Amino acid sequence: MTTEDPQAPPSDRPTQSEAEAAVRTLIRWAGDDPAREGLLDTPSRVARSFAEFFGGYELDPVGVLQRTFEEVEGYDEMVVLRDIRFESHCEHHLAPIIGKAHVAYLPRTRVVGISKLARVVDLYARRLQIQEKMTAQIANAIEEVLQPHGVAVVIEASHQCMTTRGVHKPGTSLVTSRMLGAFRADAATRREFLAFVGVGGAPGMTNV
Ligand SMILES: Nc1nc2c(ncn2[C@@H]2O[C@H](COP(=O)(O)OP(=O)(O)OP(=O)(O)O)[C@@H](O)[C@H]2O)c(=O)[nH]1
Ligand SMILES: [Zn+2]
Repeated sequence: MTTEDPQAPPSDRPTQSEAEAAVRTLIRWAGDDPAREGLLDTPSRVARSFAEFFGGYELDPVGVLQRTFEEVEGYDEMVVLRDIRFESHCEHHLAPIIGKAHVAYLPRTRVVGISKLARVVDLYARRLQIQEKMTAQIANAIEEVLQPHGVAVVIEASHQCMTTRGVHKPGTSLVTSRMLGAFRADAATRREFLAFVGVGGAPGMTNV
């Protein structure tokens, strides 16, 4: 991942006008007329929205995380950023996934600017995702760049493909976690983190 991001956008990316034509096709598929006044600008709006929703392919997690600080007076306790709200889209239905991530690490010699932890969450959220993969990607990126004693990521999210269509179960949320290093090896460290973020090993939590 450090040298080559497997999710980098393909070189044969369609043009904006090709994307707009695809949206007109979908509007016709939905049963409406893309030539009517209210829908005339919709294809370009949707293309712009896609650029916003999926801007994470352009961003490099290594670049985001590499600004670190070493003058921390030997601080080596857990650093936890909790309740990082994110919006993503599921790769099966392109439906929104809305939730929050909790990210922690145990620094070795250096700490990272805390906004960068939120930026890494956004970077992966702004791609087509399944929650398990996004959870693992965030943890793996932090581990690889910062090389801390441990990394923990918990994500709780609601999937609109499950709440507004298909099985229609509003109020459900999926909880996933990835624990690396000390968080995986040491139950007390893991418990301390889960207590900080208020997730007490909820039933149905998926470890990835
Ligand atoms: N594990 C996992 N599954 C997800 C995620 N997002 C969506 N899904 C599920 O992906 C599955 C896709 O199943 P399919 O049977 O291929 O699709 P479908 O016919 O639209 O299924 P339904 O949603 O049950 O109507 C569904 O069960 C979704 O609930 C995710 O982040 N993680
Ligand atoms: Zn889905």
